[in-house]
Amino acid sequence: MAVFTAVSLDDLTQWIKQFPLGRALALQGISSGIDNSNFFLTTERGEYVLTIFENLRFEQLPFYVQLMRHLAERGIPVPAPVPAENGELVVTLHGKPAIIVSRLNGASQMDPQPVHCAEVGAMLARMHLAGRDFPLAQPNLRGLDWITATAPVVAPHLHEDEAALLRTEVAYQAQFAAGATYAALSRGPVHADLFRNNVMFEGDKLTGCFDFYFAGVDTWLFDVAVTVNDWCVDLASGRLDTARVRALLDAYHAARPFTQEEHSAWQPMLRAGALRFWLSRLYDLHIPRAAELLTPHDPTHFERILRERIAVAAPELPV
Ligand SMILES: Nc1ncnc2c1ncn2[C@@H]1O[C@H](COP(=O)(O)OP(=O)(O)O)[C@@H](O)[C@H]1O
Ligand SMILES: N[C@@H](CCOP(=O)(O)O)C(=O)O
Repeated sequence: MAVFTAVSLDDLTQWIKQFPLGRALALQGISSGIDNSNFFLTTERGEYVLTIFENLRFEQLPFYVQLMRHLAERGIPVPAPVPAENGELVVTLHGKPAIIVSRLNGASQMDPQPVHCAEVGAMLARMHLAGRDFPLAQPNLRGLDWITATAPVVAPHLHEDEAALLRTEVAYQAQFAAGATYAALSRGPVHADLFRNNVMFEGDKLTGCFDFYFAGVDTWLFDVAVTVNDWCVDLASGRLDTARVRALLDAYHAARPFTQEEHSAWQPMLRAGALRFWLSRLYDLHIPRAAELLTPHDPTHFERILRERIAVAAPELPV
């Protein structure tokens, strides 16, 4: 279970009093996350999620937490942070930053069909538009700077063909990011990790998305690429499923039309999205952190996707 910091109901008896939530009635560790310690928390007021941040520093948190509040206030279905009585959204628990957010209804859709991809595409476009007037700025902390710094740390653990692919792709992305097409892409706050496991559905209707702790300011197209690489992929081969891609992109485009520069940048961005998650998975596998129990995600999945995006032209963006 990926609970890095153990918390008991007793620990919350006094602590919870700083929130207008009544008494804490039940607390259950959540096993599926890989970055933070998460708990389902039942209080006298309802159902919430308690997150203890293991890697993010206190001063980095306002961006994520204020972004969730900003988006929730604009009707995007994301967890709303619960302020403490003193107005603070982030408080200390066991010496680490912690937050309570509303619990979303529904369940992940791990076998998405075009109808689900359309819901995700429409919501992503609305989220990008709703973030335009968000006043805080923080770069994507898993962006090119992180990739460039992390690739040499991971490379010694790889077979030569993998290390060569990593080197070549980092160089390709650095060159692309230095060009005029990249500079012209629309930017703003992006989720940057909108995978199947971070979106809730009730039936075919999307009820919300969560896990904003990789969010940052980056190109909107990068966010679309990350999302397509997960929602529209054939898991066995890494190939894109055209029907799902079309559904997601058309729904996005209907709410926020793609620009000419985005058409040119689409394939490089799909590669960038694959590289980012291949590298983070390699890092988690080869340079693991202490946890009570942690199952790293499989890096070869994204290596396959990256090789596929290099070799095969993706369906084009809608015009
Ligand atoms: N606001 C929420 N509402 C409902 N479930 C949530 C919420 N936040 C997190 N979860 C549950 O907790 C799990 C882990 O959360 P996640 O944010 O993905 O963790 P991590 O940041 O550690 O990767 C999710 O898969 C989901 O089941
Ligand atoms: N989505 C990433 C890892 C981040 O985990 P999450 O549980 O916070 O989404 C991956 O699949 O590598």
